[in-house]
Amino acid sequence: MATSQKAALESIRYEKGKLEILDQLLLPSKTVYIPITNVEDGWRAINTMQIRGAPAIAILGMLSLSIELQSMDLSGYSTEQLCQWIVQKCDRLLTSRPTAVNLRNAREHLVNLISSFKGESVDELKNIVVQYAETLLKEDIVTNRLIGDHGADAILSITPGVQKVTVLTICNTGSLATAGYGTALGVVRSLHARGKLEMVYFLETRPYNQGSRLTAFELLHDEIPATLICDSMAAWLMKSRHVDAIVVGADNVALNGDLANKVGTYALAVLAHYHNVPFFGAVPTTTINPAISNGSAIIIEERAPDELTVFQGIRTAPVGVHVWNPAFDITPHHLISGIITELGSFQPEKMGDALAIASGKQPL
Ligand SMILES: CSC[C@@H](O)[C@@H](O)C(=O)COP(=O)(O)O
Repeated sequence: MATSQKAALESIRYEKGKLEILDQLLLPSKTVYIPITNVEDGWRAINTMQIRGAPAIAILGMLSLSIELQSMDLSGYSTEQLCQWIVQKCDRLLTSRPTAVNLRNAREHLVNLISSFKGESVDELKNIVVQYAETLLKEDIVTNRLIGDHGADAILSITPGVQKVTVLTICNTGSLATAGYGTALGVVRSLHARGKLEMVYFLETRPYNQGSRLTAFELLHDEIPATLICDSMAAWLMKSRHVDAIVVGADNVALNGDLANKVGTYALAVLAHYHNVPFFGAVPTTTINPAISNGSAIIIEERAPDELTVFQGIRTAPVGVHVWNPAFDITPHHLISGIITELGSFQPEKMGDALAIASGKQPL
């Protein structure tokens, strides 16, 4: 199949003084970019899932802070006051969605940067924030390409002699969930670019349908051989057809490799174990949570019942039905064959090692 020459999908468009996001609530029927002018716009876009995906949430959060700062008159602020304002805005952003750790890690990083600021000018302080947010955006694509290549290597190394592999994924972990290319979907893209992908099956991903709405949109856009199945078909797919590997993204990875991802991921891992299919996580090191030793400490977001009872304005369940809508679940590390990062593939228990190597990188 010919490689697409189309422009890459962009979930976040940024230039100095201007920030827009692709409204993912309207996909796949409408492609509409909406302006983000301040932290409140960013908070709302993340909370309502106009933008989603752990890396994209962090990047948009930081860029919304940066764009607000760029438009502010800072003449009345001392550097201490501006520091306080930045921390307050970061803390506000953290209340938008609770599970993805990338935004929290970005907040920690930024607070460390501004706490060690010794200068006297508020403009210099502002520039630290602007530069940090811009670097996050730029670095994410580089990181994703590395994840894609390491992931393709890992999958091909366990399938010697297989001409083209078939993989399965869940949710949307592609350009729409990141600054571009994607994590688990980056692995798929990398396999495809090497001519090594037979087929990617992807789950519809109820209830928000990130798979059928967003991943389908991306895979069609890039002309990647892909087949949509609904979530309850995964077991039968593994039993009746062949799957070489499963690759998923994550929102929060504990130091022991327990991994929080879109609800349904745990079920996939259990099924993979039963059917002897290798199961990989694909994450930037910014998705590793240095503060928790295992997944039991990860907060699982519960979303509104109408995500289950109403689909695009049409009621699909009776009014009054009781609903439980956890947006994520936790896959225990013993079900995971490897966690692929921009630094390479790690045993799940070695997430601390990945972080130690990452912290030896040049600081942003
Ligand atoms: C590269 S995105 C990784 C995860 O954020 C993704 O798999 C996921 O679960 C997203 O959930 P969402 O609720 O759509 O934000």
